[in-house]
Amino acid sequence: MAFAFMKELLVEAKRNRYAIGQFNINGLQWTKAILLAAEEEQSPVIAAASERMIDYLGGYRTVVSFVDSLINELNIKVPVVLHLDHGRSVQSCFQAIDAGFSSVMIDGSHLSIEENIAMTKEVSDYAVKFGVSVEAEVGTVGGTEDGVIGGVSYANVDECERLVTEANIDALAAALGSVHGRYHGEPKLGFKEMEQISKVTDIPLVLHGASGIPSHDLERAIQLGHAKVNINTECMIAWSDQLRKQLIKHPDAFEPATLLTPAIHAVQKAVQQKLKEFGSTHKANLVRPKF
Ligand SMILES: O=C(O)C[C@@H](O)[C@H](O)C(=O)COP(=O)(O)O
Ligand SMILES: [Zn+2]
Repeated sequence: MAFAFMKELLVEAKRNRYAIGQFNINGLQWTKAILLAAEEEQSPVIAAASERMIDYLGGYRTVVSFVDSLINELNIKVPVVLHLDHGRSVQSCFQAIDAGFSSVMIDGSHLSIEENIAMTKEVSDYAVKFGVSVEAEVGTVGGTEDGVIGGVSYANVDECERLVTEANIDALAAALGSVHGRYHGEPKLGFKEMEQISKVTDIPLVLHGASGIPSHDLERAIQLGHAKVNINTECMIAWSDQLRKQLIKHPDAFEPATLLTPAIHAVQKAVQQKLKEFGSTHKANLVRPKF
């Protein structure tokens, strides 16, 4: 398997004040767009499959094999992490690790901090045996998580510190005002809390719900310790806008490649734009660890 370790990439990114982009996989062609974008920008990248999408994508092993095959067939040389996003249970994280993912997120943010720590620790105790990185979450990112509409609730600093020290994680997703999906109004990130959590925990932070956050806020979040930034909605909007245009332009077309190729190119363009914003272009050579 040719996947990179997430932990080392994030540590290096944090040290040099840039972030690694996580882009969600919404199919094989979509993955190709993410990989080609990263190679074009000479940037490390995190390709992520959300647990809610695993069945749609054909299962854990299918995801591992098509991402791995694309890396080889397309001759992708930049570091690529294959990450399970928003893993809902210990069992699903184990399944992803067993299938060959190089990184997992266990999302116990809806549980009490004791339950969240216990569940996360079970995953990190297992993951460490395989060199797999672990991300965990405290607080609630607003918007739609797993189809459930939720409000923003800021992460508690003491809980963040406990999760990091007691569950031995590699990256922390601390809810700090970002929202999954489209923003209604201006995003209001808690920069004061961000600074405090970053200082206390001293590990790379992860920004979920980063679509729609203005560049200057993203830049500030990266300077304050975010080394992983998650984007899905912006790519999905780029894809669907382009697909709609194509359907209108070619009302009689029915071949998938004709209808979908421009939309996939739009995803690649969106990913490249984000990699530039995150400052990770031309950083592929800094760390090249392989899983
Ligand atoms: O949509 C998913 O299943 C994945 C997202 O939750 C991802 O983890 C993320 O945070 C991206 O947020 P978005 O850019 O607001 O879609
Ligand atoms: Zn998320």
